[in-house]
Amino acid sequence: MNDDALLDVRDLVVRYGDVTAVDHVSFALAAGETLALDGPSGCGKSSAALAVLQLRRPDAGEVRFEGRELTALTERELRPVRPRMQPVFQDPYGSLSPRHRIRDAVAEPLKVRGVWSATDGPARVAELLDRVGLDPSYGDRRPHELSGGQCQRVGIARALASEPRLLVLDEPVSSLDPSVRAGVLNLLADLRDDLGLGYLFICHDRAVVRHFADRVIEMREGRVISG
Ligand SMILES: Nc1ncnc2c1ncn2[C@@H]1O[C@H](COP(=O)(O)OP(=O)(O)OP(=O)(O)O)[C@@H](O)[C@H]1O
Repeated sequence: MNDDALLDVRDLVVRYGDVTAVDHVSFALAAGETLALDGPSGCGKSSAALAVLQLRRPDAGEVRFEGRELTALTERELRPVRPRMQPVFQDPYGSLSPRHRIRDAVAEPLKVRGVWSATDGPARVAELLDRVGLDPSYGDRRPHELSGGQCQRVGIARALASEPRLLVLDEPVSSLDPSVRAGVLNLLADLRDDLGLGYLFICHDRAVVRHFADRVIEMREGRVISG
């Protein structure tokens, strides 16, 4: 085990019936570092990400986050840990309720953590929108009134509202127009550097991976083949 790591994954296994999607995968990630998981469709990248987040409990292996082994924890014990490891998924609209205004979407994680107050809450939401490059007036809008890139920024603001240490970014720019990808990647790079976040970055675009990641792990058929 690497005691300095923000995240230390050992011999992770995820099975769906007879399919072994993740087959004894190990990697470690430091605060402020971006580790990319690369490989063809179906090689197990998303399954590994979900298992790291404990959104799908792994069948074997260890996931040590901030020095705590997560796989042995109960759901109740995981509750205070979950905000500190946040996912950002590919589909920016899918993770936002179409009926709710953006300000409510960003306020929700604050309310869930019990840190919402009527006096400071709205200002915190405005600050989070500003932090991701959106004018706070966007808080009045609903997701369909935003572009894909703007929606993905809202997804990132929601993740930041939980004050995470680790972001698990599963193809965060793949569904965006090439013209807006660079802006979202630059935002993510700024946040990583300013806040010292660790990124587990899933992406199959080699050019993006080369530009954005500090290290790359290459997966094939559930196994790490290089990195
Ligand atoms: N919920 C599920 N039930 C059954 N099999 C699954 C499930 N999710 C993934 N799999 C299988 O597990 C393997 C790994 O899939 P996974 O989605 O983790 O790969 P991936 O590298 O993220 O692919 P993609 O880039 O297409 O998302 C594949 O064979 C897939 O069919």
